[in-house]
Amino acid sequence: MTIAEIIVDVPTMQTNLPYSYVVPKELETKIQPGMRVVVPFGKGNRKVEGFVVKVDHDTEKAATATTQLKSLTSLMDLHPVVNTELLKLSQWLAETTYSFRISCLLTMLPNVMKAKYQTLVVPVAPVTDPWLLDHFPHQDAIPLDQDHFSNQELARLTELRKQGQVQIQYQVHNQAKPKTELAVLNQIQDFERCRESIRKNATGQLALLNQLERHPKTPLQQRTLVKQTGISPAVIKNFENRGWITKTTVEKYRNPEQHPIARDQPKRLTTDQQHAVSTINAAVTDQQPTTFLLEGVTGSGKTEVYLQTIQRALDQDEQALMLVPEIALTPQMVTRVKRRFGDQVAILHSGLSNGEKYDEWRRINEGTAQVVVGARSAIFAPLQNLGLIILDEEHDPSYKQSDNPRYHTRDIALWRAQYHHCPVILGSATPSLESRARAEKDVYHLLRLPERINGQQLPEIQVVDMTNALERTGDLFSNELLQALQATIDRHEQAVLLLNRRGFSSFMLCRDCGYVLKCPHCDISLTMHLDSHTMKCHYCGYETAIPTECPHCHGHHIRYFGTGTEKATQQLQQLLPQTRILRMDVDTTRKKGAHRRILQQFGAHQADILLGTQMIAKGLDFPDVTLVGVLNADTGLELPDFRASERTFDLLTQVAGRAGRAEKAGQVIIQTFNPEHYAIQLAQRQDYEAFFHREMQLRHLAGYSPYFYTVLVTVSALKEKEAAAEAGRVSSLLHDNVAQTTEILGPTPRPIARIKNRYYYQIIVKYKHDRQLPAALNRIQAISQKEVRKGFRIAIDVEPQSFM
Ligand SMILES: Nc1ncnc2c1ncn2[C@@H]1O[C@H](COP(=O)(O)OP(=O)(O)OP(=O)(O)O)[C@@H](O)[C@H]1O
Ligand SMILES: [Zn+2]
Ligand SMILES: [Zn+2]
Repeated sequence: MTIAEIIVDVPTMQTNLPYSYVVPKELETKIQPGMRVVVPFGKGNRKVEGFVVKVDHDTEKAATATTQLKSLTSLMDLHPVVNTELLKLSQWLAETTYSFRISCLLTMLPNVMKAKYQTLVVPVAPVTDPWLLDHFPHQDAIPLDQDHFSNQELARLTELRKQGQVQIQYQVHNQAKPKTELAVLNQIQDFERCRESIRKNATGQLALLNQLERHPKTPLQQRTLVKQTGISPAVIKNFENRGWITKTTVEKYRNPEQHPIARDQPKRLTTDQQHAVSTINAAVTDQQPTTFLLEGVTGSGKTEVYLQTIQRALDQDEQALMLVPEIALTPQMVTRVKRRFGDQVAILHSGLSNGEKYDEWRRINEGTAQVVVGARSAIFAPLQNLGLIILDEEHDPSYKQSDNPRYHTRDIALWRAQYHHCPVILGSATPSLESRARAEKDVYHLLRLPERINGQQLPEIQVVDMTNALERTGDLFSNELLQALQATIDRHEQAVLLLNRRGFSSFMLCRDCGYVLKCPHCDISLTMHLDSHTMKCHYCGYETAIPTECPHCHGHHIRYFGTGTEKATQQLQQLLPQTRILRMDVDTTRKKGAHRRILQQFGAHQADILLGTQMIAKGLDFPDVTLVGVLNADTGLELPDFRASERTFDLLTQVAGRAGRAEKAGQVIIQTFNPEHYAIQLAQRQDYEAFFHREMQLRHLAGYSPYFYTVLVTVSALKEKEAAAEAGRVSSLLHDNVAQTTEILGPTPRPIARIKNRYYYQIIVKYKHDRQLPAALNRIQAISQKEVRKGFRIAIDVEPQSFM
């Protein structure tokens, strides 16, 4: 008898223990770990989905035990969708992030493969198998489920899939179907006889006949026939009526990068680059899972190091995975990789439609793509033979997933590197303190690129004290910055301006009664957006009309405070009327392709100034940008987070690095109310090493990462009192079960205490060594399941990247 162990997908009864099911006889030799199945679950034998994690053939279980086991109902896949490596990874991920294995497994799959999508079986033309001909008389797609196929038939389909006679497609209900093309399939046996029956001057018909004769067994795309050989649709119709062809469809890959990209050659490396490349390449060749920290100042040519080490992996028939933060996944970066590696590259990012993502995923799964470039979730790309993993901008907080499973991409990269025996490159101009500290202890191998390419100087940075500047101009733009902007434009060069807040004004205050307009669902004031004429909540998306009077006292003395990108653009336009300004923030890049368009316009000099939020700080490489201005360096410093200084230093360094990257020298102006702050002063000197040592001392004194580990436990409920009480219970459970030396801070209300009508309390656990902690957190995880039914949500976040 064959038993399958299955992780079931039942949201309210999650457990990390698999359930055992008997495998029906017909499927015994077909079922494999990593396939999804349908099983009966619970008292009502409700049908639920699950993942096979293990298959035991010939189990000698006692008859009494097995008679109590239920039988699984059917297969949802004809082949594993999660491979052996990723199955193993899911287990480790569940354990280390205190999440449920089912959510780990689901996280690894592209969206289209998740439950609400229908799986279809499609025969691959030309169909020869008699059984297939019988079951798919019209050669169309049939849903892969129990209504359509018995288990015996499912078993047969797994075989046919292996032989390439059927394919699997995923269809989104009520959404775009998988992209297919109309095609025609030849049915003619005797071409000579057909040719005789065609009039000699019917050139279209003869042309089609020739095409068919040349490709008697492959479906021909109708569009290509019409476009390239000039065969009219009427001719095709005619052939169909005579029974010479049948209509069919062929699936086509949706290619997100349409235009062809010219290839380039590897660059001649500088001495520092050469050292880095040969050190890393040695590890690629020797299959050493070494972690390299590539600390290179902005514009030092880190990307070229990535490209040449990827090449080494490809040379030995291995694959490479390159991760970039979502907002750094700019068209510029994608183009650079495609230029070097062409069609071998697959791109995964949130700008793609689900269908496009699935196509890219499939190219990876089938081994067509050798290089994968993607944002966070691409770390799960099912590459089978990894030779190198790269995390660019490794310090970026977006590498941490904020939902279950709350993993850090870096940890997964290191795990996969061990599995594949391949090196990892962590690259950054401003490495995270954690990584830099590990390099200090030789856990990571430090490689430095201390100079810019061609010996270019880092740009000169000037700090403008806005407490004085304000008195002079009373505005968002200091005279220094305005003059520098004017000069840049006069020289026909370009400027980039950073303002880390979108919208127009950040809050509305009534001067009569002091009322501040807040989101009704969150503890946060609403931001005015002039382009949509609304007040928006940046946390839950709530929108309401811009009030003309105070909703509280009905007074008319309303004032708006705080400046966002929208207002800054408007003001700047008034100050420099002739200037062409492009704004780039979440609001202007919402539409597909907008991001690319804005950058293209800027690159083509259709604008003088690019003003935007932090999305402009990363990865941009425009030779004519000689001025960078930071309008408000302080927004990040005020956050209640021990990483506030690090984040500010990183952002300033990154954005400053956009200036003067080519021949022309760059200039940077940072406006701040805290000119004495060490993060700002050291960013001015662009001295990462000094910042690292200074910040390490402070972290040591305060007992924070990397000296201590932290776990954040958050409890929420609809009523504030209940959230507080539950947080209290969780906190005492922790107190009673962790090591003496472990510190437990809180519970305290979260800095933004209410979001989407839920009240949040948080507990911070700080420790150095604590063997008991995992068991305590496991208990909390188990409890969280029961508490959900009472309306509580408990989240465990290991090494949190945000405390908001
Ligand atoms: N060896 C080389 N010879 C000539 N040009 C190079 C070389 N290496 C890199 N470059 C060019 O130098 C510029 C800066 O390199 P790159 O963008 O890779 O730096 P980076 O370290 O990734 O920068 P950042 O971290 O600021 O994004 C690019 O235009 C790149 O094409
Ligand atoms: Zn009022
Ligand atoms: Zn809200």
